[in-house]
Amino acid sequence: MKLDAVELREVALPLVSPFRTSLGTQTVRNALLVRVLSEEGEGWGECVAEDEPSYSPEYLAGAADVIKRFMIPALAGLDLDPAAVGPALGRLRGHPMAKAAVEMAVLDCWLRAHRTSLAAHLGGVRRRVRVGVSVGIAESVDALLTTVDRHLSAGYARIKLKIEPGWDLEPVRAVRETFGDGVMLTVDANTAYRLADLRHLAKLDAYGLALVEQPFAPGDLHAHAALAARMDTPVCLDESITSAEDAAEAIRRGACSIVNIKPGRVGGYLEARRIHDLARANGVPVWCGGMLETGLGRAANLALASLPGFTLPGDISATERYYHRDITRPFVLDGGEMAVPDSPGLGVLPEPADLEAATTSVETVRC
Ligand SMILES: O=C(O)CCC(=O)N[C@@H](C(=O)O)c1ccccc1
Repeated sequence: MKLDAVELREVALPLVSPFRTSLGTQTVRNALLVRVLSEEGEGWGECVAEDEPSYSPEYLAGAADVIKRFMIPALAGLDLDPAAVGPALGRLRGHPMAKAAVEMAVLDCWLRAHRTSLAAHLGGVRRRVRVGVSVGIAESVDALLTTVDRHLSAGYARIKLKIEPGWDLEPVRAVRETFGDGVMLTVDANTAYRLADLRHLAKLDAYGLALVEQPFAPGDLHAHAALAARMDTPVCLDESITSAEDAAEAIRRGACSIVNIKPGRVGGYLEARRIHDLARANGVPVWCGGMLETGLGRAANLALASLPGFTLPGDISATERYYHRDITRPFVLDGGEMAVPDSPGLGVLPEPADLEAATTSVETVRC
């Protein structure tokens, strides 16, 4: 499959409410969409880089630049199938979210032409997946409890609470005491703590959490292993894992016993599957993380979450949790689960009117 052109489109989706994490507060999701055009048809990819390099070193404008100046020329003229994209971009260092978006678009185009769903191509075994919801840092414990109550009433299978120094033990205790032991509860620190906080974090053991996610800096496997040795609650890594090699090293060092897999963070859905396979071979459960994706990324994440090793609910919320209006049809929650798209490719396309309404810039690069 040869590329004729690649369209880079930025869209802006206002959030239904501010989303506060230890990294900052977000009120709009600006996303970079990649559309590849070939003789076989078109394919869509989504780059999950944030506006600024806060979650990881990538940022939206930089991703658009590296795709335009280096990735598209590296793929032009090649006879591509999805497995060829990674190697063709291999000499370009870093930029996993940009690489993931390009590979995702080629995957979608190729799979549509071959009448195969992404879930089938990846090896999915489920038609529906249990999903959780991420709850930001709130103005008060009361406000937090109101939000958690709403999400539990909606049927989410797991509640993830964002924590940071000064907002951790008290809100977690309040949620556990208010909603009881039956709720699957996790916390996510987004690297906000230091090794000196270890004794304090170990107190989270009192609340029966399913996992503690990424308390320390991405490169600090030692601190995560030290915490894992001190806590009964499993340690889960997110930002630390950017490849299958990272996952193997983190598991070998006892730095995690659960992995949050985000396709953008690791360079694409095919690397995500490699991490899934490696984790499964080591008896390590995985789940699919979220980056406030549009319906394109949401659909692809549901396909990934249908693989056998994805045994924990992921951050694949219903569209309404983040957006009044998306660029695709809305994804809805049904009894704590969501249906895995089973039509060719991603199984979803942007709705032209919604896409137009959200578009802030479009650029087409001829190959
Ligand atoms: O549900 C979602 O899509 C978001 C889930 C979520 O909490 N994402 C967090 C994370 O660190 O996992 C995040 C996303 C974007 C930016 C910062 C943090």
